[in-house]
Amino acid sequence: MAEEISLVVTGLCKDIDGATILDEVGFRAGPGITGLVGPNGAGKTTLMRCIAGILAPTRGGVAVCGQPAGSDHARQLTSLMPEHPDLYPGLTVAEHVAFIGRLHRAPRWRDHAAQLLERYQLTDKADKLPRELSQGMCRKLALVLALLKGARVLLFDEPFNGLDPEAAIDLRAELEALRAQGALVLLSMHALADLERLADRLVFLREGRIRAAGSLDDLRAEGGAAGLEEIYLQVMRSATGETR
Ligand SMILES: Nc1ncnc2c1ncn2[C@@H]1O[C@H](COP(=O)(O)OP(=O)(O)OP(=O)(O)O)[C@@H](O)[C@H]1O
Repeated sequence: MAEEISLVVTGLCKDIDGATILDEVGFRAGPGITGLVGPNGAGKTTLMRCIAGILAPTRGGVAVCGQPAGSDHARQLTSLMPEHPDLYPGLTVAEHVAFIGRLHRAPRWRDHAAQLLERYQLTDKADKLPRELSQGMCRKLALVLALLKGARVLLFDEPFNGLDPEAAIDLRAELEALRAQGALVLLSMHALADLERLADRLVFLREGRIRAAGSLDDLRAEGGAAGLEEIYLQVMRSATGETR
C-alpha cells in the first residue's frame, strides 16, 4: 500500500541563543500545496529547517509521513530548497547533480537530471563552478537538486526569488505537476498574489506563532476578505491588536 503523505507539526518550540524563535507551532498538511506566510523574521525558514531535520526542535516534534523529522526515513522522503542555495564551491553543475542523484539513489536520475538542467537553462553550464554562475543560476541549480531527489514532501523556501520570468513560469508548472502527482508541498513566499494562485491552504506565522491556518475559501469566509492580501493584513493586524 502506498505510504500516506502527511506532515504533522505538534507543539514545536525552537530556541536559538536563548531567544524563542518558534513557540508551540502546530499544524497538519496533506497532499497539495500549503502556503507558509508571515513577515520577515517570523520563523518560516527555521520551521522548514526543523521539518527537514536540519535543526532539532527544543520541544515538540515533527512527523513526516509518520516518521520523526531527522530520521533516515523522513530525510529520504523530504527535500528542501533553501532560501540561500547551499552549493559546494569545488563541484561543477554536473558534479552537483551526479552527487545528489547517486546519494539519494534517485530512480533514473541521469535522465531526470538532463531534463531538469534543460528546463532550467543549465545544460550549457554543466562544467561551471558555483562562483562562475549568476545568483539566479545558483538558485536554479538549487531547485534542480531539490527536484532531482524525487521526494514526496517538498519544502520550498522563497523558490521564485531571483528566477527569470521563463524559469518562474516553469516552476509554477512544476509545482502544479507535483500537486497533481499527490506530493505534499510547503511553499514559503512573500508574493501573495502569486501564492494565491497556487496554494490549496495557508499557514500564517508571526513571531514564531501560528496566527491562522486553513483553506483560502475558509479563511475568506471567516474574515469576509476578498483575497489573500486582505486576509494576510487581517490576520497580522489581529495578531498585533491593530484595528485599522
Ligand atoms: N542561527 C541563528 N542564530 C540566531 N538567530 C537566528 C538564527 N536563525 C534564525 N534566527 C532568528 O530567528 C528569527 C526567525 O528567522 P527565520 O529566518 O526563520 O525567519 P523567516 O520567517 O524565514 O524570515 P524571512 O522572511 O526574512 O526569510 C529571526 O529573528 C532570526 O534573526
